[in-house]
Amino acid sequence: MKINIVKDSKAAGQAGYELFKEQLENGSTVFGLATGSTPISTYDAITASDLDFSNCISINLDEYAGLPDTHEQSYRYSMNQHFFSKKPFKESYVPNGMNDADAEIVRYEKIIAENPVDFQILGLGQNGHIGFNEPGTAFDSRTHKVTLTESTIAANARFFDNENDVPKFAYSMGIGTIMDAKSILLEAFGENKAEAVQKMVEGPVTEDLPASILQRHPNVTLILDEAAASKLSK
Ligand SMILES: N[C@@H]1[C@@H](O)[C@H](O)[C@@H](COP(=O)(O)O)O[C@@H]1O
Repeated sequence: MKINIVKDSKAAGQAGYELFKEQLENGSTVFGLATGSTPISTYDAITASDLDFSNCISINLDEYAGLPDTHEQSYRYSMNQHFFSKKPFKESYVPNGMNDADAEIVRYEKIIAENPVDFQILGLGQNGHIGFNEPGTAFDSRTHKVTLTESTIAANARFFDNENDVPKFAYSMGIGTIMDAKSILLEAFGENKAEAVQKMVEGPVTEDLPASILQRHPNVTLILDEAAASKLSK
């Protein structure tokens, strides 16, 4: 793993942008994208730039089950707002949270099989989840329907009027799906991610900490702020 520790989220955005640019220059055409607050500074830098990715495809990691794309907290809505409405890809795929799970899982895996991800951007859950793959998810999992843990529901409640409004299920690329990406960037900021970062980088590779699998991926870059990196031993 390459580890890049930056001062703040603005510097992280610039560093994330540089990696995206390098990928484009090296011929990458399929970009895996994440939601959550973490990658927004990178998306801001990319969409404000003059980079041309109008012939590229984006594929998002996950979506809440049961939220229509018009719901402000749906990941499709968030991606439209923070990225696609500012600067579009040729095609942008996000799981459809309103579709029946079995059909949606098949549809989404087919999209990924037809468009293998060159560069995947990830955030990190406080419990070490990537996408919506909660602790205990099999490392060889493919796109699946997920039951969200209490801790993830609590962590995401800040975006909803009340905790009961947070969906209980989501559709997410599996860990096996994510690991198929040729290159991966994971960003994590803040003290509340420090423990998950330490375990991801220095702990055992275990399904109890989904992001620890990244130790086995040949091409991973981490962009961390100082708080998120604060529990690393070196
Ligand atoms: N499903 C998303 C993840 O894809 C995201 O990485 C994580 C961290 O979110 P944030 O970046 O807002 O801390 O939370 C959510 O649960």
